[in-house]
Amino acid sequence: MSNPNPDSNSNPNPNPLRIALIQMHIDAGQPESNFARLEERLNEAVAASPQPDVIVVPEMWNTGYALERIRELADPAGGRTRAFISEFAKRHGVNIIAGSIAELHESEEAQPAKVTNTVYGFGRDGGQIAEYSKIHLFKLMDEHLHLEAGEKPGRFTLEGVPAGVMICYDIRFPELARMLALQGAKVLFVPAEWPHPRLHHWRTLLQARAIENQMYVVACNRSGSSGTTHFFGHSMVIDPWGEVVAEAGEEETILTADIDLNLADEVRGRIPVFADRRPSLYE
Ligand SMILES: NC(=O)CCC(=O)C(=O)O
Repeated sequence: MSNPNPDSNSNPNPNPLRIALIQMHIDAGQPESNFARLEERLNEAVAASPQPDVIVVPEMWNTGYALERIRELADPAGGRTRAFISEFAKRHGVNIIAGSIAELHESEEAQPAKVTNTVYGFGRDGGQIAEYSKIHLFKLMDEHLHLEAGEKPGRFTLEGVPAGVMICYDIRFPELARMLALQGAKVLFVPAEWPHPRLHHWRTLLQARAIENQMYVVACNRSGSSGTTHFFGHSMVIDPWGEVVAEAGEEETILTADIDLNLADEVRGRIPVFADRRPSLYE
């Protein structure tokens, strides 16, 4: 199919960037229905006018937290996900921060095969621009029993602008966001599956990461329930002043917001936190 937005590839640095966050239900242990649901939502997102520049998807959207069966459900080398997202991104000329998935890493040395909680980013031309596996596994949801932690921070470049990605529980570790900011990130993407009753943690931590690092935080949570765990949605976009510029409710939705990446430089210029740091005293 031809690209319905042919101009999108010829304008590599739009500012502001229109972001669409796909806050969706996820069926635990049902990759087929989750792929179908995501495809439907992606089609809805790109049908909007103006079309978004960047689409963001929640954490572990292919399998949910079906951790007991994660080895049989995980996507081998992320092959299916990468092909699907890359093709969609290219066809529509859109960037996609493709949430995270359970990725299976098969190798003769590592037995049993490892599974990571991994996010991929794809650019408008369908090329991969980001890959990050969750560094901090969340024991309260048994991740440490079934998943392998990542070892590398998620820095990447989006439309020529330094950006970062962290996954859900990672936002409780301010050092990681600070490191990405010190490496120049002006926007931090956070795919999540964050449940009740910790909505105040979610909001406060996201705002804190935005304020202290003077960067945009774009956080896409899932909605719906899995067994007795209820996910509250409340995906949000927070600007470098810490203002919530868009916030969803609890239901499935596509939340959109425009972000002006120059604002990060402006805020960093007005309150020069990075220049005023005294790392020799606390690092
Ligand atoms: N999926 C997660 O990492 C959940 C993190 C969470 O709920 C928290 O309170 O932290």
